[in-house]
Formats: sequence, structure tokens, C-alpha cells
Amino acid sequence: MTPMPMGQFWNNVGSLMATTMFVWAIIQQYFPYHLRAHIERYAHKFFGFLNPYITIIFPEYTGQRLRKSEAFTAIQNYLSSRSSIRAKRLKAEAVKNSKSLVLSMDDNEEVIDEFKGVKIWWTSSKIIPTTQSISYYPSSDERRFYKLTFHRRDRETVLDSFINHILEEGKAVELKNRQRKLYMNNSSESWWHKSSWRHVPFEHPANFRTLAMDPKKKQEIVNDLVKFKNGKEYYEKVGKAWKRGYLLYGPPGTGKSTMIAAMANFMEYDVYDLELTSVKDNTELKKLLIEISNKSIIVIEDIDCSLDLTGQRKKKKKTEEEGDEAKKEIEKKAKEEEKKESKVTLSGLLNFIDGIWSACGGERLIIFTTNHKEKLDEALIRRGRMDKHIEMSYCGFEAFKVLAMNYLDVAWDDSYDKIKEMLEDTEMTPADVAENLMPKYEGEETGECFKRLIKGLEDAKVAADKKKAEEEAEAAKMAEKEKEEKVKEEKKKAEEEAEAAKKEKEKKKEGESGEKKECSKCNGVATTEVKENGHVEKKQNN
Ligand SMILES: Nc1ncnc2c1ncn2[C@@H]1O[C@H](COP(=O)(O)OP(=O)(O)OP(=O)(O)O)[C@@H](O)[C@H]1O
Ligand SMILES: [Mg+2]
Repeated sequence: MTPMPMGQFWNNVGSLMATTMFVWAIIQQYFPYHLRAHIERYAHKFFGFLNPYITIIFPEYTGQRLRKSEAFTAIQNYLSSRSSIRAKRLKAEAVKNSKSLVLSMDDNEEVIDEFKGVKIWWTSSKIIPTTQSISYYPSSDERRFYKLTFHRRDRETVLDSFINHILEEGKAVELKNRQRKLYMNNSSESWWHKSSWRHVPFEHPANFRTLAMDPKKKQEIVNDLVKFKNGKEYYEKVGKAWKRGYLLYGPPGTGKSTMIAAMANFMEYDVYDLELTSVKDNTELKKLLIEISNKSIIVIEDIDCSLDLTGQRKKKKKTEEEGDEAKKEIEKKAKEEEKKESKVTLSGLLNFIDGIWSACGGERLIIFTTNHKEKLDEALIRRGRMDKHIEMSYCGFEAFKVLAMNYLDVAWDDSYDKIKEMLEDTEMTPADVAENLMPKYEGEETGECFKRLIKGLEDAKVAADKKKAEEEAEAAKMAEKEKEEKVKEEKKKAEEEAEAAKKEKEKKKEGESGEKKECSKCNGVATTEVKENGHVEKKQNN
């Protein structure tokens, strides 16, 4: 048999395709829906019989688009190392302080992979819905996916070992290229954002070595973090979600935010900085929670100022005195403000931290910071929600030694004993100590910096003493005022009592003179006094 010429072959393929498309168009036009479904099923079977290739789809999101699929991310990372060799259109992303680029396949690209002699095709695609629906979230309908195609004779190799291989490799690549990120939540008004979080690379240089605090306390925190990081099995064993809450409290400038950054660097976690005031309501809070990845720190700074978490909304101001127009205007403004105001409640936040949803994903730290621990609701900081309470306090001598090393590169010297005494005597935040220690011009001497600190401490002491004296004077004034008030009150009470006694006496006197009159009336006849309806009647005795 003579082989078919190439031109004729392509002619035949072309006409076959044209016929198929024509037949399909007719079917779509004239066949009722249920018949079409039957035809489609059989057509699939028929083509499946002819087509020896199997495909597996890995969509980007799982569970009704709530969570990003781990498999998708792993494949993305795995392919990033492969596509640089084979794909022609690549997407580039800078990682690790922009020192290297990670390349991944662009949409609708294909790469050919090989594993144990088996040939595999990867395609990256996205489906853009054809329906002209009007949506607030135009881009959120795009569905990206990876398609894996292989010959059916390689089914075992692919399903049994290749898929495991890519997941492991993908995770390894992710670890290698991981650029940690700092996330912030999008305002609920910015509906055009696909995700609820935006991010920038996390590049804070803080670490536990440079963090100034009592070394024992610092070591305790480090031990706690290490225990948490290695605690996957332990948490499973005790049936607890793999998360831990820290409450950092203390005056401004004592290193709470610095501690968070040091923790993130130590644990190699991403940081999610949650701004509660821009979260619309509890449902949105849950949505944010679901999108948070594992190995992360969720931070809510200044929790006492974030929201009115008692569930009480601001009371409307009285507008009675205002004119009608002004009243309407004020009401309109109040309504607008209420619309903008976050409706997140305390119970919503409690559930966010320790509710059923909080167990979606693991290996998470939740950190609250506050300047006023006493203002927080008991339920919010109970163990289980905030497991460890860490007080960040004023700069002690140990903390000072760390700062001196950080800022001036000097170890402790006995000649500065004065500073030690002063630090014990004065309350100065590490932020202030650090600022005093920092050289102010190129080549400034260490001694100069210490002198500045001593001067700063002296000033702080004078200011603190002055403040204390003022407070004491104020307290004495208040006490004096209270005493005066008390004396006044007692005097008033005594006067009132005297007045009441006087009135009573007069009443009694009046009563007696009345009785005497009656007696003169009854002229020696024995009588009995009977009180009836408030009237006094005299009845003659029998
Ligand atoms: N314990 C500390 N160790 C090292 N540096 C510190 C420490 N505390 C404060 N600092 C320095 O002071 C600056 C302010 O500290 P930080 O922002 O961490 O304070 P904070 O407690 O978060 O304050 P606030 O309550 O106002 O948010 C930091 O930039 C840091 O350089
Ligand atoms: Mg802070």
C-alpha cells in the first residue's frame, strides 16, 4: 500500500474536523437538552476509547473557592524550576530581597516533563466565564488550573509515585525560594481586589539577639516558640488546634512591635497585620481567617483601641434643639458613619481566635498588643485565646546592656555604674534609651553617647519627680475637697435632723393642748379616746 501524500492527509483531517463541527452545531441547534446530554455522554465514551491519554485537573481553589489548593501551589513551585528550561512564555517574580527571580509558566503554556522514562504534559490554563453576568468581583470568576496529561499505560507510575514526587519537590522549592510576606487586609470597600489580603515582602531586621529585655524572660519566650514549632504531634495528641496566642502588653516604646518582628524572623512565618476597623462584619472576619496561610502570625495591634468590642454602638446625639433641616443633616451623617463603622463584635472576634473556624489551617500564632491590659475583656485574654501574657516593661539594666552592645558595640564597663543606678531609679522606655545611645554624627565618641543618656535619665527623673509631686498635690487637693464636702454634708444632715425634731416637738405640743380642751368639755366623765379615719373621737365609758 502506498503511503498517503502529506497534502492529502491534511485535506482529510481538515474535512473531518469541518464535518464534526458542522454536525455538532446541528446537534446544538436542533436537539433538545436531554437528548444532547445523552449524545455528549456517548461521544465522550467514543472519543475516550479512541484517545489513549488521561488528564488530571488541579484547580487553584478548593472548597467553593474558599482556600487555595496546596496541590496547585506545590505544582506551581515544582514547575517554576522546570518551566525555566522548557516553557516559552514565563511569569517572573522577584524573591528573597530581589536577589533572585522565580519563573513560572504563563497562562495557556505547556511544558513536557519526564519521570522514570514516562512522558508527561503540563498545561496551565484559566477559564473565563462566557456568561455576561454583572458582578461586583469581575476577576474573581476566573478559574485557573493545571492540567496533567499522560498515556494510560503510565497510569500506575503517575498516580503512585509521580504525583507524590511533585508535591514533595514543590514544597522543597517553596521553602528554598520563600520570601516571607507582610499582609494587610483590604478595606471592605475595595471590592475590586480579588483577595482579602494585600502583601509586601517582610523585611524587618529585628531578632531575639538584639531585642532588649531580661535574658531569662527572653529565653523563656524562645523556648515556648520552639516547643510550639515542633508541636504538631503533641497538639494532635491533646486534640487542640495547632495555634497559640500571645498577649504583649506594656507602655508605648517598650518593644512590642519589635518583639513580633523578632518572632516572625525566628519562626520564619508570614505576618498578617489585621486592621479590625476596616473589617465590615463578623462574616468578613471569617473570610479573612480562611485565606490566612499556615506558618503565619496574625497580629492585632492596640486591641483596646481597635473597636468598641463591648457591642455597644455610639449613642446618637440628641438633636431635639436643632432645627428640622439641621436635624436631617445630622441624622444623614450619623447613618453614613454607621455604614462605614465596623460591625465586628466581641463574640465575632472571640470566635475568630478560638472558634471552630480557627482550626482551618495550623501552625499559627495570634498576637495582640495593648498599652492597657486592664481595659480588655476577660474572655478575650483567657488562656486558650491568649495563652501566654508577656509584659514588656521599662528598660532595666539587662536590657540596657543589650542596647549598648547593639548601638555602640561596647560591652559593659564598671565606670558606668551610675547608669545602672539611674536605670533602677527611673522609668525610661527602651525606645528612649536607644535614641539616646545612637551616635548623632559620624565618629561620635561612645562616652558622648553615654553622657547624653545620663543627661536624659536625669531629665527623666526630674520630670518624673515633678509629675509625682503634682499628682500628690492633686491627690491632697482632692482629699481636702472630699473632706470639706463630707463636713458640709454632715452639717446639713445635723441641721435637717434638728429641724425635724423641732417640728415633731411642735406637733406634740399642739396635740397636748387639743387633749386638754376635750377634757374640759367632758366635765369629769370618764372617756376613752378612739382613733377613726384619722379623727380622734371621745367615747363615754359605760
Ligand atoms: N526591647 C527593645 N529592644 C530593642 N529595641 C527596642 C525595644 N523596645 C523599643 N525598641 C526600639 O524602639 C522603637 C519602638 O519600639 P516598638 O515600636 O517595638 O514599641 P511598641 O511597644 O510597639 O510601642 P507602641 O505601644 O507605641 O506600639 C523600635 O524601633 C526599637 O528600635
Ligand atoms: Mg507597636
